[in-house]
Amino acid sequence: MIKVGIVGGTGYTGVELLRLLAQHPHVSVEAITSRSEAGVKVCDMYPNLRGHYDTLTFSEPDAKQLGDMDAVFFATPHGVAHALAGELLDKGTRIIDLSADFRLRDAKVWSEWYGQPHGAPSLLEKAVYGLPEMHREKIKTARLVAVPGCYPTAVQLGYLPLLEAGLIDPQQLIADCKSGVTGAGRGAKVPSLLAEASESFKAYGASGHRHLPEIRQGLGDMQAHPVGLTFVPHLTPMIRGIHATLYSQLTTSVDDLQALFEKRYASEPFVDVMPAGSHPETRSVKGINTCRLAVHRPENSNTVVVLSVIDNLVKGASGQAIQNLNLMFGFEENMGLTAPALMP
Ligand SMILES: NC(=O)C1=CN([C@@H]2O[C@H](COP(=O)(O)OP(=O)(O)OC[C@H]3O[C@@H](n4cnc5c(N)ncnc54)[C@H](OP(=O)(O)O)[C@@H]3O)[C@@H](O)[C@H]2O)C=CC1
Ligand SMILES: CC(=O)N[C@@H](CCC(=O)OP(=O)(O)O)C(=O)O
Repeated sequence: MIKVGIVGGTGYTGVELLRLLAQHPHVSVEAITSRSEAGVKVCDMYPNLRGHYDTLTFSEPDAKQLGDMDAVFFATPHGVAHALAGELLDKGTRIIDLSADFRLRDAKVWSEWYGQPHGAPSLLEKAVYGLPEMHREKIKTARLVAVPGCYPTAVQLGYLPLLEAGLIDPQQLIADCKSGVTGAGRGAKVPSLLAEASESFKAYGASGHRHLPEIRQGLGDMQAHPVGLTFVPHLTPMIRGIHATLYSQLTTSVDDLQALFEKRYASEPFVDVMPAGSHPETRSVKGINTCRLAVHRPENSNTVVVLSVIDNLVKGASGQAIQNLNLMFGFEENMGLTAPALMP
């Protein structure tokens, strides 16, 4: 049994970590922080967890307590992990950060997009980008993992087979993505109100979103060249889920894209390549750590359209974080992550 802590336990990704870890046979959650709810029992705030964490209580973040853990998840806004990571790593605690604090390799690029100086640039060389489908071996020995963002996960898994095989023009990538409202977190914000977000649909961040440099970095790593990417996120009136429609242009003749995708992901526990002609639905991944993909080539043209769906709170955040923990501690990669999706 390992002891874990969660910093930022009242947010959507924090409570999703608790829900998933309740099924994990080798993890005991021993510390969970919230500054606003310190002293409140977890199951009083989240009755869905009654019977699972009956004595666990939110407490103020305390480096001493967190430093006694084998691993700490950060489910906090950006900047928080910067402040605590060094001290915890020095105590031997492994860190799995769900925020963007350690995702970009270049501290200067990070501060341009996040509008503040990077708080821990000396730790960047230690950080491993936690996309297991690309970096599994490095994750196994990592002490600091940066869990990919939700849009970056859906986009990178969709383009990975095509870019690795060098089949598409890396300068002409278009990612048209939609997210449910939990992607914006639990904090009160006007655009997340029922009357604002329901029965309506809008793009945002079209001229530049924080996930753009992260996605560019990841796609560039797949074929060792910078990519040209247009990324437009949209807010859609659903609670969970991301749907990415990914366009690219073939530069070489290919017989069977379906076979390429099936082969690339044959041994991946959390990527499901659907049968040819499929249109994956976000509800088919609700609550689970799977990314479902379908690949299309409209009218046999040179255009490839990949459809990629994930649950933003699971494969897009907390589930992927646990997948990383499993790899870091030598557990079965799917431990705690095997339940099927909710339907409807
Ligand atoms: N929502 C999603 O779909 C995804 C989110 N992420 C990332 O995961 C992280 C968490 O997201 P989410 O759960 O949505 O966020 P929320 O806004 O829902 O929750 C944030 C949590 O962090 C705590 N917190 C806030 N400020 C601080 C601070 N200065 N020090 C310590 N704790 C703090 C809050 O509790 P309190 O203020 O009481 O301490 C709260 O528990 C973010 O970085 C987000 O970008 C990544 C992928 C997907
Ligand atoms: C709908 C919505 O607002 N989504 C968020 C997704 C960002 C997120 O979840 O944060 P990470 O960078 O840590 O992945 C956004 O666009 O900012």
